[in-house]
Amino acid sequence: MTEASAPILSCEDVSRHYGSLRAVDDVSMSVMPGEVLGIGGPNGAGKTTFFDVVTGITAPSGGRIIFDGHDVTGMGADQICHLGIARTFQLNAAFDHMSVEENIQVAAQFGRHGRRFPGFRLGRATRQATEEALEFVGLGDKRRMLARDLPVLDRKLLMIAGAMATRPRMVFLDEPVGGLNSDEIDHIQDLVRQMCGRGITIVLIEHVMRFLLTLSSRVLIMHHGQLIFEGPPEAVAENETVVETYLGKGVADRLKTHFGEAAHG
Ligand SMILES: Nc1ncnc2c1ncn2[C@@H]1O[C@H](COP(=O)(O)OP(=O)(O)OP(=O)(O)O)[C@@H](O)[C@H]1O
Repeated sequence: MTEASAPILSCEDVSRHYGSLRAVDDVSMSVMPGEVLGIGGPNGAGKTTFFDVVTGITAPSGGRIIFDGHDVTGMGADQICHLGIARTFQLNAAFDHMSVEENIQVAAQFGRHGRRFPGFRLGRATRQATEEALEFVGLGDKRRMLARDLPVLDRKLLMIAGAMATRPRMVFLDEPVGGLNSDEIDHIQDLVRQMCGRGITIVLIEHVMRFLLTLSSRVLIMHHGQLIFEGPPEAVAENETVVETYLGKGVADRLKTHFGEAAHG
């Protein structure tokens, strides 16, 4: 019998309070290497705050976060990135006045194993990581465009390229397909699959349920800072609490039909 591998990420009783608001309220969860873990839940449920705490954007009010054997609780985003966690943001996060290529170079230069202080020259490793990330997302032809001039899909791709340029072991994607049309959603879905194929563990937040449930091997639903559901994607629409607090009956019925059709070929 083979031994089950250890989680790549474990969160124990993690919380983040803003005054009396428990934005994240004692969340315990773990992620296994190679998983795609999807997180859903109503607006204001605490999903992004949870990402912020794990990726070092904001410090937790309590709890412990272990990544790959390192206690990363309260570490800064730069240190956490150096250990191998990268992320994208719900709203576009880029240096708007810099080109696509320069944005990715920054990620490659300061990301995993990257330097902490600016240098005068970009090393070979930085240039190579930049080229690979540009090619991965298909933004090579737009490398000289300023980030601020990119349309919405390309801005999402730029954030993914930046994350990939840090050579991550784990990537957190915050609403990677929000605002995209159906073909664009398929494109991002394909990229996430390719990231998995490269051995990267994924945690993603998304309101677009088709995307979330198709990609995820396991789903968590948050509400009022707490986990109200954990299970396989096909069980989400069957859960009464999730249907009542988040999906509504119409969406749940459509999802059940979708999974029913998928199961029957
Ligand atoms: N910096 C902050 N200061 C005060 N309150 C905050 C701050 N950041 C988030 N909150 C509050 O914490 C709660 C959780 O917000 P969060 O953005 O994590 O929710 P979410 O589940 O990601 O929502 P959405 O799906 O709309 O993105 C909300 O009530 C929000 O107003």
